[in-house]
Amino acid sequence: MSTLKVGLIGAGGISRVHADAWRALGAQGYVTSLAGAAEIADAYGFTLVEDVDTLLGLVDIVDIVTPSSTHADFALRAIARGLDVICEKPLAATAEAAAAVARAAEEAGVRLFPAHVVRYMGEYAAIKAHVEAGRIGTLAVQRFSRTGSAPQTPWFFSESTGGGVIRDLMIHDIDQAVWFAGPVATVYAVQNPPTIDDRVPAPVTSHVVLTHRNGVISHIHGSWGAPGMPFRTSVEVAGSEGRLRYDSAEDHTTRTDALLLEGGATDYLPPMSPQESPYYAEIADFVASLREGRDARVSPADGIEAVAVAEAAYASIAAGAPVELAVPGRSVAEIQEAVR
Ligand SMILES: NC(=O)C1=CN([C@@H]2O[C@H](COP(=O)(O)OP(=O)(O)OC[C@H]3O[C@@H](n4cnc5c(N)ncnc54)[C@H](OP(=O)(O)O)[C@@H]3O)[C@@H](O)[C@H]2O)C=CC1
Ligand SMILES: O=C1CO[C@H](CO)[C@@H](O)[C@@H]1O
Repeated sequence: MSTLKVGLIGAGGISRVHADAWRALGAQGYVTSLAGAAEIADAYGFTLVEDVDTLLGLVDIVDIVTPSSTHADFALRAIARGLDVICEKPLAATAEAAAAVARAAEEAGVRLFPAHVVRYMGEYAAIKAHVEAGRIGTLAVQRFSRTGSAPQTPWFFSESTGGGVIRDLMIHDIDQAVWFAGPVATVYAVQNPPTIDDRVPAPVTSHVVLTHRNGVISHIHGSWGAPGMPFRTSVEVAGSEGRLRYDSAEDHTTRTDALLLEGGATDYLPPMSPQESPYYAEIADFVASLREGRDARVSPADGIEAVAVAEAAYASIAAGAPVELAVPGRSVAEIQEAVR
């Protein structure tokens, strides 16, 4: 099997985590960024490349790990060169831009993988499997929470740079809500005023309520308002015959608790063993899907729908009322049609 050549665009916090995974997969790495890529090149044995165009000429796969407003442009440039693309969430800053990227990838015959890593965290995958196996009967309502410190770089706080707590952080749980319960019908969101925490120049906390087309209701809470604290996550799904609950013990990449299943008879599922990095698992799934010519766990349509729900949440905040999701359905064709 020939050695994979992967190019990282971006050399910030998450780039190191991706670089670890690529190294573990035996890939030959290249990296470029505005200024800080030398450190990653040194630390991971990647080749430092001076600009994006040069990088695009050297690799087979592009891994986009830059501020979110730049994702679509870099993805389109890579797709135009016939390269497969993995792109950090959100796939783009708007659903329209995300759909344009998916359309371009389809037309060019290349693969596009939106990196929704939470689908590769064992606790969430286990909950989905139990729900699908009917262990809680018919799913009725779900609750997600994700709270921790505010990020370090300023672009995260501005909607104009693809940031904002909903689009950047809560999109993880928006994607889980859709993964568990299917397409969204309506979105209602509130968020605190930007002045509530003067350490962060933006609203730090939001609550989003989704109704799904099948009648399930999702409550999603997210916050950057826990200074100095690692992220904690929590999820509970309840159905006609029981409920499942998970509360992270340390951070959202570590599973040390048992998943609690309560039904007719209270039952603890076996504790989940520490797992390999979900970031490794997602990148390995993408690479295997390319090699085996199969679908990966996350599709371009999933990436578009998550962005569309986040966008609708901001529209709901502006309107002070629930809004209907402008991107119905989950097939790429259906979503693309709706955002055209
Ligand atoms: N799935 C997950 O768990 C996580 C996902 N993310 C996502 O990953 C992405 C990156 O986040 P993060 O690493 O924390 O961000 P950072 O702000 O830490 O890093 C951004 C990087 O992008 C580079 N960059 C910015 N603009 C350009 C440009 N025009 N051309 C080339 N490089 C550029 C910066 O370069 P330089 O350093 O040279 O200025 C920097 O290396 C975001 O989309 C975020 O939402 C982030 C954290 C966790
Ligand atoms: O999970 C995460 C941790 O926080 C970061 C800052 O909000 C997010 O970008 C990231 O997706």
